[in-house]
Amino acid sequence: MTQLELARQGIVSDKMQQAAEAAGIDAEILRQRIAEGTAIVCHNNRHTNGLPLAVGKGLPTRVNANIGTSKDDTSIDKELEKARVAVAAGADAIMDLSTGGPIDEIRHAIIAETQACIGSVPLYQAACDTVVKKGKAIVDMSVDEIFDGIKKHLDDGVDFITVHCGVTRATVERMDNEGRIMEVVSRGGSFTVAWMAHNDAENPLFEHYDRLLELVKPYDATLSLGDGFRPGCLADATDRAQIHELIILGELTQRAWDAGIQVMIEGPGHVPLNQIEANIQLQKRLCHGAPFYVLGPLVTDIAPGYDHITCAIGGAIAASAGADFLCYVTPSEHLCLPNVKDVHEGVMATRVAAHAADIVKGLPGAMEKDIAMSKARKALDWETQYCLAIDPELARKRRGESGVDEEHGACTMCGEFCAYKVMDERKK
Ligand SMILES: C[C@H]1O[C@@H](n2cnc3c(N)ncnc32)[C@H](O)[C@@H]1O
Ligand SMILES: Cc1ncc(COP(=O)(O)O)c(N)n1
Ligand code: MET
Ligand code: SF4
Ligand SMILES: [Zn+2]
Repeated sequence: MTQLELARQGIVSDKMQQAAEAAGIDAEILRQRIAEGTAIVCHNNRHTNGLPLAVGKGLPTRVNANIGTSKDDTSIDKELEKARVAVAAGADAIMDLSTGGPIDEIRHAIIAETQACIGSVPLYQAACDTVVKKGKAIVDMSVDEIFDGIKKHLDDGVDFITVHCGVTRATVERMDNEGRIMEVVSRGGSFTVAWMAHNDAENPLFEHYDRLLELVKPYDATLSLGDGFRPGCLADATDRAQIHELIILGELTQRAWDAGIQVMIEGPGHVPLNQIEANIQLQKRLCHGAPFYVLGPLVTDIAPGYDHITCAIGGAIAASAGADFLCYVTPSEHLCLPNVKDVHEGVMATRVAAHAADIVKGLPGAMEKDIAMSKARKALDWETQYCLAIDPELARKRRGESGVDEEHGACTMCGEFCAYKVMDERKK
């Protein structure tokens, strides 16, 4: 039985127990939410060294880091370092989005490296193999090659797979009719649209969705229903193609649930700040409360180099409105492949957003951390401040570099005119 089927029968599995303990939530409550689909316990049966991750209602806002090679940068060592840095920085999940070099080896190495939850987009490798190994074009992939590619990732223990099942003839037509500045910016979405046009066929992952469900079931992996029509710029946000795809993803969610398979929904993208809450509400309503996994959202298009910030602003709004899982964006977004430093900064920025939202969500223990920090700050207790900091190493380093390190001394911002010290004098 899958986790969803067990949960529906009232059984709290070992995985649920383990994931609930790690999340600090009651296992029975988690079970109920898994049963109703509003939470998932993300874990592939084949992922022997991996820990199950609970995502969704009542759980901490989760953070994913995307890593992986591209044609221009294929070093396994660098990707392993990114995986280490992402986890050390506090990422809950890692997606391997490799499209260059020895893709199988890289995925195996990343999976072996960490116990974190692992995601992938199997279609990327199916497309790369068709181009690089077979010397054909992406659009020449056969349907069996697409499904075999998915099976290979599941065999390796990937916990959640992005599948762009909502890219259909009808959604493409809607997009073309309305018109868009950026059209499709999703990589998997673009492969699928191009494949459909060339083969004059429906998306196989939509047409043969039952085959996909059957394939995934023995692994008990999570389907992350991809957003091929996520807006790639503010002007395209919340348009008819995006919402049409979301309606289809809602239908596919129910079909997956009927088959006993857990689901989350991928979401935008580039969205103006004042449309974010509506996007979350639409997803929650149309997908019957399935966990929402958003990329950003990025709240402006004009800040390349700072997109970890545009992402964190949107992520904080999205998660406080109910998004469950934030995919980071790094300072390299729209410019180049992220390096190790980008990965660190991306995870930290998104963790700040996630924590800010957890306070709004009323997550037990979230606000308490801020209160503890404030007390330590008022007491000029630096060691405690470092411990409580989202990035303890950075906090310690910056104060250290300023040349003062007296245990209960002020910092160089105000020095002897430290407001906390001035207020202490009043008491004396
Ligand atoms: C959908 C998201 O995936 C990211 N993305 C795509 N490929 C990679 C990669 N190799 N490494 C890191 N991020 C990647 C994009 O930057 C986008 O934000
Ligand atoms: C939150 C989120 N959304 C989408 C994708 C897939 O990327 P793409 O759609 O570009 O293939 C992803 N990895 N994460
Ligand atoms: C396909 S990688 C580029 C993704 C793009 N920045 C987006 O908005 O989703
Ligand atoms: S410009 Fe760069 S990040 Fe954007 S879709 Fe093209 S290759 Fe990907
Ligand atoms: Zn973008």
